[in-house]
Amino acid sequence: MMGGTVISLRGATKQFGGLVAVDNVSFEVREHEVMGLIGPNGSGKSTTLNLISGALPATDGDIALKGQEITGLPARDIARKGVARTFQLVRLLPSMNVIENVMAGAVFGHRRRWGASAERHAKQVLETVGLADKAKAHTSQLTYIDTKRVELARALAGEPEVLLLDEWLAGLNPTELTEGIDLIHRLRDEGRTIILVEHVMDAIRSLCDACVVMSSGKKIAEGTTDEVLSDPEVIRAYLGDDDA
Ligand SMILES: Nc1ncnc2c1ncn2[C@@H]1O[C@H](COP(=O)(O)OP(=O)(O)OP(=O)(O)O)[C@@H](O)[C@H]1O
Repeated sequence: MMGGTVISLRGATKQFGGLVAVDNVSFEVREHEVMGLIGPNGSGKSTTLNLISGALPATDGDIALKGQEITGLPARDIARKGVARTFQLVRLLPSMNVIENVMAGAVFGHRRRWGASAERHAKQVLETVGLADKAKAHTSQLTYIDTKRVELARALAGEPEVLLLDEWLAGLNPTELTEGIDLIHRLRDEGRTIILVEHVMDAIRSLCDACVVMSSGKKIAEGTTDEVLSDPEVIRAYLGDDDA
């Protein structure tokens, strides 16, 4: 069951010099919803996530978390308020082992935890992502999918209201992809609110309640996943991308 609005964008815009990477984009994400943010390469999906997480300041427009304006706040304040993310290129703290990386997420996340409480919680989250046996491993010893699991665990450790996943499934082999989709499915079943930037269509079909489609910075479609993926304009945008 969907709840109230958790994230809303109104006219969100980001310019890089003369390029309008995100052009007057508005949409809402409701509690317990998994929203797919999809579109061809360079259409502005990651930039949109960066505006929501505060990694980049918006040029114009408003972004709100549960009705509270977060536009222009520094990323750490937005994280505190309950927005956690993973990055397209995994970013772990190389001097720390697996559980320390995850504890960092608990300490700096939405629900602050310290010391033994952070460690207990980090262990639980490592169970969730299937890494309990690698808690003490150094991050340089991990396989690629395990580094992705650590990053996801770190985001979850802060008990965010909203989880932003930026191509979390990219670069996985077919077996890992199945594992990865199952893992996000479990998060979905827990009722988490997720915005998923993803190119893997099977994942979008099986995970997303709704999708927003971007092309050249603009929102060109939104609706249920089935509606959106059968929309001729959406299909055209993707085919155009393949031709380019
Ligand atoms: N920091 C930046 N400075 C200048 N231009 C940027 C910056 N970040 C992104 N862009 C440009 O903004 C546009 C949108 O990029 P963005 O990464 O948001 O697209 P995307 O839809 O996430 O693409 P992909 O699926 O390839 O990751 C692109 O033209 C990109 O080159």
